[in-house]
Amino acid sequence: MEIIFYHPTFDAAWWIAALEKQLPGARVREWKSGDNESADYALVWHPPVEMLQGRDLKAVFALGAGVDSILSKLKAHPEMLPQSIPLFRLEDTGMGLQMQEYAVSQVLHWFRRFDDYQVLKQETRWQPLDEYSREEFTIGIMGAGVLGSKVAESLLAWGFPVRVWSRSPKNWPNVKSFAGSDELSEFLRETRVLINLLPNTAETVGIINHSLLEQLQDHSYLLNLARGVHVNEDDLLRALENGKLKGAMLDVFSREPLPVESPLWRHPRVAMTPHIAAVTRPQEAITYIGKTITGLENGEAVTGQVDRSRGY
Ligand SMILES: NC(=O)C1=CN([C@@H]2O[C@H](COP(=O)(O)OP(=O)(O)OC[C@H]3O[C@@H](n4cnc5c(N)ncnc54)[C@H](OP(=O)(O)O)[C@@H]3O)[C@@H](O)[C@H]2O)C=CC1
Ligand SMILES: O=CC(=O)O
Repeated sequence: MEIIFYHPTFDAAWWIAALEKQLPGARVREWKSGDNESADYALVWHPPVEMLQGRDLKAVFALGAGVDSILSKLKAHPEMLPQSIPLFRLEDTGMGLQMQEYAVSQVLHWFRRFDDYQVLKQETRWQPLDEYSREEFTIGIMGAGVLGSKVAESLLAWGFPVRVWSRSPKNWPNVKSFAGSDELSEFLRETRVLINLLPNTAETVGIINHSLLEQLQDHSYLLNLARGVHVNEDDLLRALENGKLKGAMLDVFSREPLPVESPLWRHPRVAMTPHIAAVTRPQEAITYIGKTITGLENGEAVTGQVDRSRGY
């Protein structure tokens, strides 16, 4: 079995050795421009069109959870990956726990008013503030998939009221489920902390805009863990100014790296990280890919295939 590997920043030598250990008998090579030799599987992140097009692959594996960069390239170059070749993505493989850590720590930061205490500290003021109650701290998670469900589980364990919004309804204990555009307003109405874990698709681009933010509770918070294109950044700044949003924590941006001239860098109530909310954990990813390739070779049912018609 021949496997080609391409990632713009990962240590290819390490991945090749680990994959060959996971799949004894497989020959793995780093793909380089001009390599047209045959291959059965491709493992990729932001792949050049030339790497994939014209190949008779059994499957392609994205080395991350989101496949938006591959699908958007496919729009311009449909020949890159015919429909007959299945595309897989990483399902959790250690990202769920990272998202839980990120979301729980930030929600607790807001809930315990550490943002307000930081301001008081800068003013050298010793002043206990009123506590927030969990009842007024409803968490609304947009996207109830692999990662959204993990985040919901962890915030429930901390005693917060949790609601989710997705395409199809969920029947999860103690979680209010809302589905589709008809139920979005109802989902937003009681949401105090909005957490975004949607995929980037034609339906979700720009979804967190003025009209959506206006439907949240006053003095709400936004935690964007999914993609920058989901948020209209001008509308976000406006919501911070008009009091609709008290704070925002952003891991992803419409342009990355975020340009130095962006006002988000300097806004006192915006915190940010450089797209590290959940990174690919190499060994977990290799275990999943190895198991899935073995399953495909044996004709068994596998999970993680992207539905290209839905875009995720
Ligand atoms: N910042 C970071 O470091 C990282 C960011 N991500 C981002 O997180 C995203 C989510 O990952 P993951 O949980 O694995 O994805 P999933 O595909 O498992 O879940 C997607 C969820 O979004 C819902 N959804 C999709 N389209 C719509 C829509 N139009 N309206 C309402 N709901 C919709 C789906 O609904 P349904 O359940 O009905 O299908 C599903 O619940 C990734 O696509 C990626 O962009 C991922 C990893 C790291
Ligand atoms: O943003 C990262 C991913 O895995 O998707």
